[in-house]
Amino acid sequence: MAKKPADSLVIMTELVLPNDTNVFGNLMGGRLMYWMDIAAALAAQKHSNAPVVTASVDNLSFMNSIKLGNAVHIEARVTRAFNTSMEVYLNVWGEDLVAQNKYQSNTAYYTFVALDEAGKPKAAADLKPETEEDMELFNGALRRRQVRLILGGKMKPGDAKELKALFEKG
Ligand SMILES: CC(=O)SCCNC(=O)CCNC(=O)[C@H](O)C(C)(C)COP(=O)(O)OP(=O)(O)OC[C@H]1O[C@@H](n2cnc3c(N)ncnc32)[C@H](O)[C@@H]1OP(=O)(O)O
Repeated sequence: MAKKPADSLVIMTELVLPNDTNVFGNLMGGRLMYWMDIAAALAAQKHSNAPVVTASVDNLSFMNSIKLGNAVHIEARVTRAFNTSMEVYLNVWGEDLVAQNKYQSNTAYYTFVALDEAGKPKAAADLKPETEEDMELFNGALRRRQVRLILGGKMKPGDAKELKALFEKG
């Protein structure tokens, strides 16, 4: 049975403590990526009701550093399921609860593969987009998949029809 993006929604909140920071008192990127991986894996598991592994992470750019003592919020949801793999969209923002200020940290796409009892890739449920934003993420997911499979050496550029069509449109 098809699932909605909202069915896989995960919102994780962490407090940035001294052990999470670099010498400038900002959250370390590696610690943030670890939390993002957990939040995204939970979203993929909610969608597939199966154990999952991280297959790939798209390029990550950190827009604003998150300060010691601030909260970090990570929102994750599945944007599209292919066969055994699922794309998860993450939106990350920081919050200074004293100054009552929220700021964007980064966004990212992670790809997970659902596994069966033998640890082999297993089909995940289809995803049915509901809102306009869901639909936009769903449509873009096919092109993003083609980019990451080409970069990962798993697809020939000539087979990426949707990606090619995007460049031809100009
Ligand atoms: C080193 C680490 O700790 S990495 C972090 C933790 N992650 C892991 O340990 C995962 C290690 N990797 C694996 O187990 C395997 O490579 C898997 C499960 C990701 C893929 O297994 P494969 O034997 O390549 O399986 P297969 O070629 O059938 O692909 C399975 C799915 O993975 C997808 N996939 C494979 N490589 C990639 C990639 N680089 N990016 C995105 N999706 C990928 C395929 O497109 C396919 O999806 P689909 O069924 O929806 O079309």
